[in-house]
Amino acid sequence: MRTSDAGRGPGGRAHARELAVAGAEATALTWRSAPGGVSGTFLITLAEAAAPIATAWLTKTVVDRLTTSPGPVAAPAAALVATGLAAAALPGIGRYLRDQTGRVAGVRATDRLFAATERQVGLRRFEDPVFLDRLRLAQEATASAGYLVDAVCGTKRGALSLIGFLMSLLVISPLMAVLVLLAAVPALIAQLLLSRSRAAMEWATEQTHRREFFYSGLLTDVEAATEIRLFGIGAFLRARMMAERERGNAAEQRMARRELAVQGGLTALSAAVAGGGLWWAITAARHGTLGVGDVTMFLAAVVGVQAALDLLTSSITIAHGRLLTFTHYVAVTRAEPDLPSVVTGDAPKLRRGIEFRDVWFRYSDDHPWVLRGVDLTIPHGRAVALVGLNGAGKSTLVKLLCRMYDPTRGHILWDGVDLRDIPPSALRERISAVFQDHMNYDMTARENIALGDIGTLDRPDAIRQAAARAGVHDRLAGLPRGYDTLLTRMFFSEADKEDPDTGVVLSGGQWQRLALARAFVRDGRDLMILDEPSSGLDPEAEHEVHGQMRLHRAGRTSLLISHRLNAVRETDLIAILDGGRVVELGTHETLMPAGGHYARLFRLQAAGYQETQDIG
Ligand SMILES: Nc1ncnc2c1ncn2[C@@H]1O[C@H](COP(=O)(O)OP(=O)(O)OP(=O)(O)O)[C@@H](O)[C@H]1O
Repeated sequence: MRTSDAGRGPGGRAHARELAVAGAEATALTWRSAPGGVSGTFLITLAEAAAPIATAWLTKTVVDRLTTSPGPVAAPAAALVATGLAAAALPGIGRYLRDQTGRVAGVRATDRLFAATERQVGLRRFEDPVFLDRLRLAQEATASAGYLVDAVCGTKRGALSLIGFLMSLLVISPLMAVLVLLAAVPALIAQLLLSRSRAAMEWATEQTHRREFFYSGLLTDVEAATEIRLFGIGAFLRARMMAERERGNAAEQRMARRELAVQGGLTALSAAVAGGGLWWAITAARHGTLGVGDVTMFLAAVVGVQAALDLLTSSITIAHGRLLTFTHYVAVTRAEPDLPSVVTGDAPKLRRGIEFRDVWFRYSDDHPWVLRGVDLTIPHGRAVALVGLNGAGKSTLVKLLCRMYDPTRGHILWDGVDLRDIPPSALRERISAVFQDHMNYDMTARENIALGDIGTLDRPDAIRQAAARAGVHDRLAGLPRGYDTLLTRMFFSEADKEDPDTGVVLSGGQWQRLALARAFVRDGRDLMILDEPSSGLDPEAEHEVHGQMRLHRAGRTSLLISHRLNAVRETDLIAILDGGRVVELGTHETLMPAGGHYARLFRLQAAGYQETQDIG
């Protein structure tokens, strides 16, 4: 599903227009972040470019006055010393300014990038591998955004030095000036082509790198460690990781060989020009056509031109490479939101209910239909349960209800208003949820709960109450630092490592209770979604938590998804999802005698318990 590479040429190559836009954006970003740093850097660059040319001319003057045209040398010698001092000090100051500018611009770029990803209110972009590749490259680009100034300054310095020395050469030998210039043009073109190929190669190997990171992440992930060890699949995963690395390396090596061949040729060309020039200058001096000062000037000019060319080509290459990476930043920050959304307005308070009206959904055109015309009403103030086999589409329906995606066809109405006409943030404000794949945050217990409603971070009572409802208060209160205990051992220094007070690890069921508490702390919302809220709990905890949930949802609107039909039977309305549609709807009392899917599933589950009882 590669959907977001529109506007890219074959191999993901950027067009000139994209580069121009990226250049303009990077310049504007850097300028707005650090106008003083940018101005200072430009001035220092000018001075740095002028220094070697001034040195060459001053040296020629001193040498001439000492040999062929005697005259006072104190002033040019003093100027030479001053220029030398400036030339020594300028690079350090320039580097400091460039680094500072780079850091400030990097902060701004990072903030803008993450703000832009937040504008993607649904999930589609995060399931699009092209978008994910771009996001990773865009993150890299934030680090180098400000340093584009560095490369631009290098280009400017190289160009100014080149012009300065070429003019100097022109005075001594127009032919040599032209020759040196002609040698520069192919070097520049070759470097630019190389930089383009490198960017295309990096784009092409992005997937390889992502797979390699995936395997290396697995091999170092504490949650994966148990299975990896038990199944003995470490070597297998390592082999896969290494295969991806080798694939990436092979592409890198091919590129490096091309660079070596081209750069070798270019170096030979510049050595030939420098050697030829040297030969000519010595011969001319022997015949008296050039003075000693002219020869020193000539030598300085040839070396200076070569150095300027090197700087120019490498700076252009770096600038080009950074611009190419920055095109991904521009693409991500300017990406259209994945869901067309109204931005202002409120979700109406739920008074009547939520209605799924002939809702069809598939994850993309390439995927099969998951929902095929769902009609379902969740009446206000009622507890509705959704039952279905694995893969029936229950969690998908919940995601549509939270507007992580829009239905492919049909409508979901919130008190009669289409979800598409409600800003997603306003809709989500009205919903609380425990998701099947809930998060475990490597933060404190308090933060883990308060993330459900960030306003409760400083309201210990609200946190405690939610934890108590989820049956986890005693456990959290008994932790070494109570609710302020970190629920991870990830962030410890070597010194704290042995201290059990610094962080604890919870069990799966305890984490699930925390997720419940996170949903409970979001009190007073119009709708509570509970997607498999008790799958990891022991029977006693499950009983207790279901009792709490029953209390919590009394008179409130809720949607419960559970394979535990014992919990489902107590809800006001049970909907059975099968084949992408609601095939049965009723209460436990009406569905059981109907003898359909629900009755069959319920009897199957009850029979399991019955057998166990018989054995006991
Ligand atoms: N992000 C996704 N992209 C593509 N297909 C998906 C995605 N998420 C789910 N599916 C597919 O949609 C179908 C329904 O999945 P869903 O998770 O909604 O089922 P479920 O009823 O909640 O199942 P379970 O009881 O196992 O939790 C499955 O066939 C699944 O493979």
